[in-house]
Amino acid sequence: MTAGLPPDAIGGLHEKALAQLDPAHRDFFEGGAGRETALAENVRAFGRLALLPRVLRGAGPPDTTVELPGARAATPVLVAPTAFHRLAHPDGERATARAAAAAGTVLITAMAATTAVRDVVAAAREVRADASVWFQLYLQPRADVTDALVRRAEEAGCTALVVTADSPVFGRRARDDRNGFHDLPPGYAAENMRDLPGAAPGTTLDIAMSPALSWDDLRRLRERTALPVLVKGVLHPDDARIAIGEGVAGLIVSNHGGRQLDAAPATVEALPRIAEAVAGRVPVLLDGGVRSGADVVAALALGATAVGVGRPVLWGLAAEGEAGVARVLAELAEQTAHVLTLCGARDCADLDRGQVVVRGRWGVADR
Ligand SMILES: Cc1cc2nc3c(=O)[nH]c(=O)nc-3n(C[C@H](O)[C@H](O)[C@H](O)COP(=O)(O)O)c2cc1C
Ligand SMILES: O=C(O)C(=O)c1ccccc1
Repeated sequence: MTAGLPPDAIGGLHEKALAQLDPAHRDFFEGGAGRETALAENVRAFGRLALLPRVLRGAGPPDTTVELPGARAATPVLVAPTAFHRLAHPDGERATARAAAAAGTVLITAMAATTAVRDVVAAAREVRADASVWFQLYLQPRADVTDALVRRAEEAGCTALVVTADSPVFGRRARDDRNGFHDLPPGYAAENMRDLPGAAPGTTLDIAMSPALSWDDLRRLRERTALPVLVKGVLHPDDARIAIGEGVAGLIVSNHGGRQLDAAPATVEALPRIAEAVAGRVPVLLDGGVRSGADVVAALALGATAVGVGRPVLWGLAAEGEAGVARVLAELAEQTAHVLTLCGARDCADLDRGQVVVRGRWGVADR
């Protein structure tokens, strides 16, 4: 932090969260895979970008709403799926859901949530009757388990499914290994995993990851649900093309917040090529390293329809519960509207790739 300047709202909540969290839980939330290169690069890559504003466009105040599969959001900043919210705050996912609903944005609730999806959706709908919650899913090697989870998400009222595809195995996370943190402590459970086929009544099944999963499994899922299906964790343009051929409703460019393949690139660096391959056929979302309105606008200009934030939401939750998440989301939404205005944009789509330049590399030498 720069000496003499007060911390910004998100930075202040980050510091407060770090001071309050149990050290092993803090490391679980903060950490990444391997040498944490992808984790750091997600943030650094945004820092290397600058925005070229357009002037005198008569744009007026920007309309920040975005249309998404199964949702309309008041801001292009969504809540990315993260596990175990009750380790951050006793109110857990209910608090996150209420804050996301109040902000008019989409919560992608995790399969590894510590609150059952029906309770998460109910909490969001208490605040806003038309709140949108999407369900993040790891396709399970047992198809009957996947089917039961999908039925739960549908019955709860989720309006889309997000299949996380970047986890054929769990990433290697040195901090968790050092802390021996590999399971939820007693008293907490992955509530969505309770009473599934193959589990004894009342017990929870472990979330399985499998390198044997293929596009065939995704096709099978699509045949069994009417919900739109987005694929999360796409970084290769060829996978974006295949996904579209499979009929997905959207893509999320993500490296899992640097928690899976540490050699993965920063997500904002992967975005332009994905956007080019997709060519507007489905919405492209991005998560990883988004920490400011300028980051959001850079991603929108490079072809994203919206972005997700993971850790900043956990900082707000750990520091101040529902009010903290609300502060993080309000701050990012306000900053985004402000930067859009400064850039002369009418709305989130009124930006183009030429408005993003790489610091130190743009200018005379490029001509
Ligand atoms: C503590 C933590 C838990 C996460 N759990 C999940 C998960 O269960 N499913 C999933 O698809 N992604 C998970 N993610 C990845 C996020 O959805 C998202 O890709 C990432 O956090 C975005 O990066 P950011 O934290 O820099 O915003 C998790 C991330 C964190 C930090
Ligand atoms: O930690 C994660 O990134 C994650 O995706 C996860 C998945 C299953 C259980 C716990 C965490």
